[in-house]
Amino acid sequence: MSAMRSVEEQLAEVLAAVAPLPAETVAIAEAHGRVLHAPVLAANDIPAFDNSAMDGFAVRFADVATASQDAPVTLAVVADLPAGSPDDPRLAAGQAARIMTGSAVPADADAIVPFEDTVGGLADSLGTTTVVAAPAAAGVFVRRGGQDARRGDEVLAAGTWMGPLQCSAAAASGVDVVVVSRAPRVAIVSTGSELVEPGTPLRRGQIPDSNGILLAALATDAGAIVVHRGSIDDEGSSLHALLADLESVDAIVFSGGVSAGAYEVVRTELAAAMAFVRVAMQPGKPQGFGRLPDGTLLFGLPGNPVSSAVSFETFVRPALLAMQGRVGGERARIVLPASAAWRTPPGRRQYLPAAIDRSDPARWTVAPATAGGSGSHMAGGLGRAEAYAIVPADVEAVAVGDLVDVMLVA
Ligand SMILES: Nc1nc2c(c(=O)[nH]1)N[C@H]1C(S)=C(S)[C@@H](COP(=O)(O)OP(=O)(O)OC[C@H]3O[C@@H](n4cnc5c(N)ncnc54)[C@H](O)[C@@H]3O)O[C@H]1N2
Ligand code: MOO
Repeated sequence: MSAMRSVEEQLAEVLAAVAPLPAETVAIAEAHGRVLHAPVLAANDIPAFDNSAMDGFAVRFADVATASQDAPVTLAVVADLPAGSPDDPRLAAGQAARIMTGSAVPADADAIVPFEDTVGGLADSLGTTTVVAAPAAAGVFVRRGGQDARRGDEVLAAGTWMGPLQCSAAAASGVDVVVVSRAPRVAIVSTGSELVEPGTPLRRGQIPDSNGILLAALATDAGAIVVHRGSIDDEGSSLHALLADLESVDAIVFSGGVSAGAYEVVRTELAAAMAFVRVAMQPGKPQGFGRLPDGTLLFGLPGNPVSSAVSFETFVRPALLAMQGRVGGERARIVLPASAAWRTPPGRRQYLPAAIDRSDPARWTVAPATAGGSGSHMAGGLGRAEAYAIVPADVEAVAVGDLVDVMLVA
């Protein structure tokens, strides 16, 4: 039997086959979850203009530089500036404008006095206001236009994933559309004559198709559009009928039918397009990967539920991110002490579904998500996992207190 491939070798083969997807323009309100194909350049300054950081009075600093409880300074309030006001009232010496947070600061003012530093509140302040504490310096509580970004500055780089914070930054910079990579179109195909839709009463031998749900959700989280999800039996005719039906997909993710059994439909029917190899990982040893003549990527993931989940993380997710040109999308990794002991398979890197105990914020610990074993069939225990503990191939056991690499996936 041929030697096992390393995870890195298999991933390199997958990534070498990935072609970047073309760009498309979407409205900023539709950009959440997409990856920027082109940088976002600010269409306006942020802040857009000099504006007040406080509710209070726009003043000429020189007028109030010596104000104190013992030497209060009374100013004439000659204008009122609610947020959104386009006014720029002239202020002569001894004059102030009442101003609200976010309102444009008059050109003649160079400091803001919060109303707490005046006698009385805002309500009765439209005639005069008496300042009882001097601003620390000229410019205080004035938020300068362009302080955060200038029109034309790069606010977000190409390759950025548009999370809520990134979408808001683009919106604040005044753009209405962004150029993103087209979302990968993915088909999720479970194989196995034992599979039924979740919730269907099971006769002996049948199980719910949980991988379809799993892989569709993982693909969606990776930015893909799932254009098809379904299961097929182990007949080659079913697989070919499905392939003929699928239109313009970028990747097909099969689960099951890739190992050594007598009914391995993916392996037998797609032998010309895919290579089936053994990878030195547990779970996830049998892997199939290839391309259709039109470039569609074909992933053949092992059918055991934990094997499918780990294989997606290891090979499919990186490919979907690379198609979108995403920069820095790798899962976060941390090192944590183990709070339980477990055994690991010799000669294969282990990816163990794991739970993290966060009860002591200064000392998180990690343990297997499934008590009583790390079997790749533990589809229920997977629900308690929020991470994978990754143990090198040359380690045979993890002891309590050992430091373990942990990949966060939740
Ligand atoms: N003689 C050998 N047998 C097996 C080997 C081997 O090297 N020699 N490898 C084992 C390993 S490791 C794995 S992993 C599995 C991979 O098998 P397949 O990818 O061919 O998957 P199936 O045989 O179709 O199914 C395996 C297992 O997973 C369940 N399954 C399949 N699809 C789904 C689904 N959509 N939802 C939930 N569960 C699913 C299926 O019922 C089986 O229990 O092969 C080992 N065997
Ligand atoms: O590799 Mo299988 O994926 O060990 O369960």
